[in-house]
Amino acid sequence: MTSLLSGHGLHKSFGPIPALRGVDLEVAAGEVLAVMGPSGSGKSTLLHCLAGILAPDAGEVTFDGRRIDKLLDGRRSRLRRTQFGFVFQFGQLVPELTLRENIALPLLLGGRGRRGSVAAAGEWIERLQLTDSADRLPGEVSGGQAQRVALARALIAGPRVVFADEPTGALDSVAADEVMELLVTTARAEGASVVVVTHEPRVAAFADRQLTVRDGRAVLPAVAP
Ligand SMILES: Nc1ncnc2c1ncn2[C@@H]1O[C@H](COP(=O)(O)OP(=O)(O)OP(=O)(O)O)[C@@H](O)[C@H]1O
Repeated sequence: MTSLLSGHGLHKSFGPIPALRGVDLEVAAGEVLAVMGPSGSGKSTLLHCLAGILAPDAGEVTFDGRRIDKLLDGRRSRLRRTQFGFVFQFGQLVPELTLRENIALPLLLGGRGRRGSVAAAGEWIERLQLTDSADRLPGEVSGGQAQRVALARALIAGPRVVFADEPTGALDSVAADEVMELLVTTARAEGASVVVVTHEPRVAAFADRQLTVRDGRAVLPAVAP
């Protein structure tokens, strides 16, 4: 497997608490990887280290052939903005902006003009069947719709990797299946890899491969034989 993103020997502690104790993993281009494990096992910390949100205490993170764990803050945030997309448990949409504006936001922040950004958002609105709610505020729509907006926002700028941390944690199982199906199909269509953190086997079943983290260590082979 040629990996797009990899972590080797990742360690991370918060004060005396070891969250990661030597995790290795590889993610191929276009692959959907589920990171499973009990609460407190280190899943979110692993995702944050891979995505350049946290710097590991030891170990290396490589993306597209380059080490990214030692980048300075400005370059790391640029990398996150241009190469990665993020979906969190509660959408984290901007409450004062409409769904359409929320989806357009990464393009606007990236310097694209308003008209082009809103037009591109319109395409995602159709694609994710949000047409009737496009001009509503996040507080006026269901959790499933809000997560579809979060997906569109994560994908609109053409990321190479989408990081999703418990993206269905606040949804019932029907809405959760819908969001996972859309996450996997749209990411595949866009050629993006996905790293999805979940403690739900039902959610992990949408992935190509699963990795389990327990007590800060990967307990299943990270690299497929
Ligand atoms: N910012 C922080 N400060 C202090 N301790 C932290 C911090 N973030 C995580 N931890 C600790 O690190 C360990 C791993 O946490 P992490 O959130 O990565 O686990 P998780 O598997 O994602 O858990 P959950 O499924 O409950 O979200 C836990 O003991 C947690 O309390």
